[in-house]
Amino acid sequence: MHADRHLRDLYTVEQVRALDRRAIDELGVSGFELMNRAATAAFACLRRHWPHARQIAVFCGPGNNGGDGYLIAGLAQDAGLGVEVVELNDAGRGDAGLARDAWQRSGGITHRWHQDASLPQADVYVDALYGTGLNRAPEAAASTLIERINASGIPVLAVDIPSGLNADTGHCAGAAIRAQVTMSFIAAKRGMYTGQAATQVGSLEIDTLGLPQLLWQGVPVDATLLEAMHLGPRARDAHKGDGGHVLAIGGDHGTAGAIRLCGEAALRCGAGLVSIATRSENLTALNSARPELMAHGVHGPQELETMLARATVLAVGPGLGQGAWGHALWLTALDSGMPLVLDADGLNLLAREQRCFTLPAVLTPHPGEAARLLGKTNAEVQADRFAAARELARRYGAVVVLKGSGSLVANPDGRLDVCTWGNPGMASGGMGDLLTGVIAALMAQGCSAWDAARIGVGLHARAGDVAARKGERGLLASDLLDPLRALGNGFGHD
Ligand SMILES: NC(=O)C1=CN([C@@H]2O[C@H](COP(=O)(O)OP(=O)(O)OC[C@H]3O[C@@H](n4cnc5c(N)ncnc54)[C@H](O)[C@@H]3O)[C@@H](O)[C@H]2O)[C@@H](O)CC1
Ligand SMILES: [K+]
Repeated sequence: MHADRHLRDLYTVEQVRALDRRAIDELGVSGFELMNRAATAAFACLRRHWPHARQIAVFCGPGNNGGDGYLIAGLAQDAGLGVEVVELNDAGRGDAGLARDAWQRSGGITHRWHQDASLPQADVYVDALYGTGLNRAPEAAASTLIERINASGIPVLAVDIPSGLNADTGHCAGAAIRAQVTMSFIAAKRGMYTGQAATQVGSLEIDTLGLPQLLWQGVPVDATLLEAMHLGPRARDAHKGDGGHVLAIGGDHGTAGAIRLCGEAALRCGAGLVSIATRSENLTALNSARPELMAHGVHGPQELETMLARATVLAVGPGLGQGAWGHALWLTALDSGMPLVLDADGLNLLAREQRCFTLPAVLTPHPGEAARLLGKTNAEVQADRFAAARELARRYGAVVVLKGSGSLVANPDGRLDVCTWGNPGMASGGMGDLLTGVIAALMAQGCSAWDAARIGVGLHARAGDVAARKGERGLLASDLLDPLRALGNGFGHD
């Protein structure tokens, strides 16, 4: 449901609060009216997804998310459904209190949750425990309730965001609801698109509560969902020089496969020429597997220098190793001042010898590599992927692709795009090597580092989705090569 332009825009909780305030203060729509509209949208969503549901249970927390829940319960009761409310603790004052009072006045059934209670029977559960106000891991009682709901096997509609999922970061600090459907209000919260979100959110719908477009004007946007992109067809009179020349550097002892995948991906994404600088022992295998790759054995910087002189863009790191050979090539590549994509051991070496890039550069770390580059732990990176990606981009002066579910592409100027394509089948060896080659090929064809990283991440993820139609488990990196070629002119939403 991203038909509207502003639904591609992603917001922080603070920004969503600013939108709420604008609706209340400037448009004169009261908080309680917004809550009513939210409940109406959520109940309509429930009916759409579960038209045969006769009995529902609504789990209400202490804040306005719980307030939405009490109103949903009222709407369901009015529609003739059997409804039970399970509340965590008293709703606070304000709109949530009003909503709870209305539910109680209607004579609705309410249970107070305690550890020994059993969950009500229902066709659908509605999760209104915590929304954007979650500010820590759910406490013991809430945590047990969430785990019991998840284990019940009953489908869950999450109100605004699955309880336990942080709307800013996509991180779950403790237990979190796994929803079949999430109905979110007013704006897309950025935490619903990266990290653990994919496991929790299920199918996502957003309702703008009938608020006019002008509401979104003037409230800054934190990030954007990656959109369909088109490279367009090749010029009819193209020659191979137009496609640029990628030089891929890597493939230490035993890792020829990594540099081959990188090189092949660059070829399949339209690089005019692809050279490989690698260990001499890899040449026979590379030449017989893919004769279009121009593989050269290099012992050290001198041989690399001649290759650098002919290249447009460097792809440094797949299978490079961190030994003396890899380090010497890495240093020569970086000192050349050429545009480059840095991955794998290229990044690990950068973590050891920090520097800031002044020429177009793209870094493609997975969370572990990002952690080394930032001097943090993997868990710290995953706890706020947005902050980590932005900090890396700023610190290294490079466009950064933070890989993982919901890959982030961060620009040193603060812009950030989120890729929601891709699938868990892509969590396998060689996928990162491909991405390096894809991005390098796009830069070689004239894209800026920012465009190459965004288009490359999207292209790679879409190719993964096409390849996964035959099954996610057992998906090989090389399965993406044909789809990469097929999608090369443009890709987007199905
Ligand atoms: N006017 C508005 O701003 C609207 C808000 N709406 C709803 O309101 C929600 C936000 O409401 P609130 O800001 O009241 O926040 P929430 O209802 O998300 O939760 C806040 C409450 O939970 C407590 N809390 C937070 N984390 C906790 C934890 N880990 N363990 C135990 N308690 C915890 C807080 O102390 C507070 O009492 C939205 O997600 C949305 O569902 C909708 O009704 C639409 C309009
Ligand atoms: K919720």
